[in-house]
Amino acid sequence: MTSIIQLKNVSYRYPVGDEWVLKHITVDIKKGSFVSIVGNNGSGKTTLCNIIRGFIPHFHKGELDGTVILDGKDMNDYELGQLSEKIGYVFQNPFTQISGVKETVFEEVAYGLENLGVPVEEIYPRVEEVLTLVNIQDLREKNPFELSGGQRQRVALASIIVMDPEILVIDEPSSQLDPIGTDQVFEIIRLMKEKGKTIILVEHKMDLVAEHSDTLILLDEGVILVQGETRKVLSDPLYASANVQYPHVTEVALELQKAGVPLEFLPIKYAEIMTCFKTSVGGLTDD
Ligand SMILES: Nc1ncnc2c1ncn2[C@@H]1O[C@H](COP(=O)(O)OP(=O)(O)OP(=O)(O)O)[C@@H](O)[C@H]1O
Repeated sequence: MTSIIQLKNVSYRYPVGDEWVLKHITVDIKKGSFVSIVGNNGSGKTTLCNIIRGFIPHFHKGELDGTVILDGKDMNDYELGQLSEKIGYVFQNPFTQISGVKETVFEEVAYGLENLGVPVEEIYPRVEEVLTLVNIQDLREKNPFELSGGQRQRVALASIIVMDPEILVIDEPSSQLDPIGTDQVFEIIRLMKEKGKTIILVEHKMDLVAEHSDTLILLDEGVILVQGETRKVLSDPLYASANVQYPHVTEVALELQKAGVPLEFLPIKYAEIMTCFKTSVGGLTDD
């Protein structure tokens, strides 16, 4: 698979504070992959996202060591406009994303395309398509500031998707959402992955991470403790040492294992709970 983002020995410290908040980060993100970044509070997840999307060094100064390559070209050699076409960033807080200058959801979703100078006759069908995809057609005439947190989150996602970026960086989309809203938003993210987009997600809810991502990066105090295929990372003793959550199904299986129940493999998705015990617990089958 082709690489889309490569970080080579990247370290970063903010202008305020002496600490290097990211240390010797080397990452190779493949085109079309779904990468989740996990780690405890303050481990550097948002900072890493900001480097991946070029916000650091283009906006946030500070000291950045190492090399960041986006689609074969050094991040420093991109114009800001090129970056915003290539990478869409969905903020953790949808309030941050809403422009505040548009009076309806339709206009809000169209705003980015307008700024890019896309002709009106092209903007309309693109916005219509995305409103349907994200299932917010009914909100089109509403003021974005009258919406609930979950509705705003979907508008924020729509305003990024409409730009058709190759890479989506999404910071904790579930933080404002109830379980139904979360499922809806993850369904949209899944569709984006199916369309061939590269997804980079920060998420604390490990059930969602295990269900959706093919690659996992575990950050711990600014260093990558372990990274690779999601299942391998979750099975790695280094993951266990980091005091971060497992998916619920994995936690249950690990508890049972501690109590003496042998596992055939470590389940990471709900659908695997039956098969992981199949031969070891008599009668526990899905038929
Ligand atoms: N603008 C800033 N200036 C100075 N230090 C910062 C700034 N933003 C973050 N930091 C520091 O960088 C470190 C990493 O922060 P970051 O927000 O990247 O972590 P995180 O893993 O995303 O945390 P959380 O899960 O709480 O969102 C923390 O020690 C934080 O205090």
